[in-house]
Amino acid sequence: MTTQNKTAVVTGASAGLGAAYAQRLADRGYDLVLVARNAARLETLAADIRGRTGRAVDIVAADLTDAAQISVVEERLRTDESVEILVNNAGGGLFTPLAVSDAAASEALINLNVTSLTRLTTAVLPGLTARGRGTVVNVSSALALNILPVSAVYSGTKSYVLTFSQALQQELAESPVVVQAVLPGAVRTEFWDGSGADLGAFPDEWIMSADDVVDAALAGLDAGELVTIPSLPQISDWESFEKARQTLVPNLSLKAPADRYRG
Ligand SMILES: NC(=O)C1=CN([C@@H]2O[C@H](COP(=O)(O)OP(=O)(O)OC[C@H]3O[C@@H](n4cnc5c(N)ncnc54)[C@H](OP(=O)(O)O)[C@@H]3O)[C@@H](O)[C@H]2O)C=CC1
Ligand SMILES: N[C@@H](C=O)C(=O)O
Repeated sequence: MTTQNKTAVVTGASAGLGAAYAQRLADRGYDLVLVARNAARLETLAADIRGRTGRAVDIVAADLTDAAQISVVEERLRTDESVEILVNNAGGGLFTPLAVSDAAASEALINLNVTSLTRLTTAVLPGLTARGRGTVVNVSSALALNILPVSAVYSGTKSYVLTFSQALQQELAESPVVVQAVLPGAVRTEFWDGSGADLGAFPDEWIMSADDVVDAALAGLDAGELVTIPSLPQISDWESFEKARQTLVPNLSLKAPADRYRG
């Protein structure tokens, strides 16, 4: 497909952060491809955005943990030359100690939060790099950094999203294609329903609205941030954390064990 239009593909667009991304990206002039399982909700949102902005909005009803269904989205990402932004937002949460958790539920979470994001990024990247422009936004979580006893699997998936994004940023250092990782704290969405954690138990000051998260994330993107933590007052705190990690690097692989391990 050859077109002058620019398209944003948003996964998990039927609710929460994904629906907010869809609205904001349409406001910025993007046509949309909205992906989630619930076709009726996607169509309602699409009709609202078409009516409000006049943008073209397609929906793809797909379970991203299903091999046949994700392949439809991958094909669109590979072949639609108008795609300029992929927002890998679809994700779920599970907050239970691993010892009492269900292995199949953990596997499903990893499939959604990790495998589908990896597959969709892999599908879109060759086209973006060939066209010499574009953006991949990967929605991670503050829980990639704030690691809790009940978040072994969830924090693991979101740490993956962060480090995957940071590695891609290095891979694309010479390319105009941008990869941003977004690390929201608690957001008032349906994410918490059935997650094992009660959003109602959190102080109100901890909870951001989906609109505020997305506005902050897009402002961070506009400012050239590769990692955006919407609630973090000082970006220098993230930069210090990242610098501390990098100071480890020269000593992470040496021939000799450290002195403290030698008798
Ligand atoms: N809410 C929060 O506090 C935080 C959320 N995040 C992250 O933000 C992202 C969005 O979460 P949020 O908006 O809060 O959650 P919501 O539960 O509100 O929305 C999740 C979206 O993902 C879609 N989705 C879920 N499972 C699948 C699937 N198997 N295949 C395709 N789509 C699916 C849902 O649609 P449908 O059911 O129609 O498929 C829905 O559109 C997630 O990655 C989450 O981890 C990060 C930090 C904090
Ligand atoms: N980021 C949120 C969940 O993913 C949280 O901080 O609670």
